Amino acid sequence: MAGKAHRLSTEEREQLLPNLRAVGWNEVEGRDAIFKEFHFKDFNRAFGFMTRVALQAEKLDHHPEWFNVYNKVHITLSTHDCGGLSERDINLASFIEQVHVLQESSYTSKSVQSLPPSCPCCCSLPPGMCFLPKIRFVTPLASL
Ligand SMILES: C[C@H](O)[C@H](O)[C@H]1CNC2=NC(N)=NC(=O)C2=N1
Repeated sequence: MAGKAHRLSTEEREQLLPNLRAVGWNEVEGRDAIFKEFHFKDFNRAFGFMTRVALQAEKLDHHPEWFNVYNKVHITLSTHDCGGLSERDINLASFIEQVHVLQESSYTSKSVQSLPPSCPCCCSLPPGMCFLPKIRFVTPLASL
């Protein structure tokens, strides 16, 4: 991972956290971290999701703290190197959202292509869903 991680400033938090809250990420009480609980149809889908996230986490050298039981995946993101939330957590959360949207939409009749025209960056998310101010990873999900 290039550069040293720094804890997000108040301004950065004001800019970035509302977008994360809007898609279900919440700040953890008593710790500078964010948390989200994902529910899947079954274990296969939960573990497929975790595998996709794990491969990218390893590439980024930034790893989630997580818990899985059957179809539930709980994820906590924080940067140990700086003792709190950094841009690395925002990037990983954004990637996790992309995996979730793309994986789950692939199981419904509503394919990703039929969603509204996507964000102009590389992420293919519907407008307003992308909260990466600077795109750090450009790996197309299809190549994972
Ligand atoms: C040595 C290695 O680069 C570091 O320990 C990386 C690995 N993965 C990491 N993951 C997380 N969540 N925070 C870190 O600070 C971190 N640091």
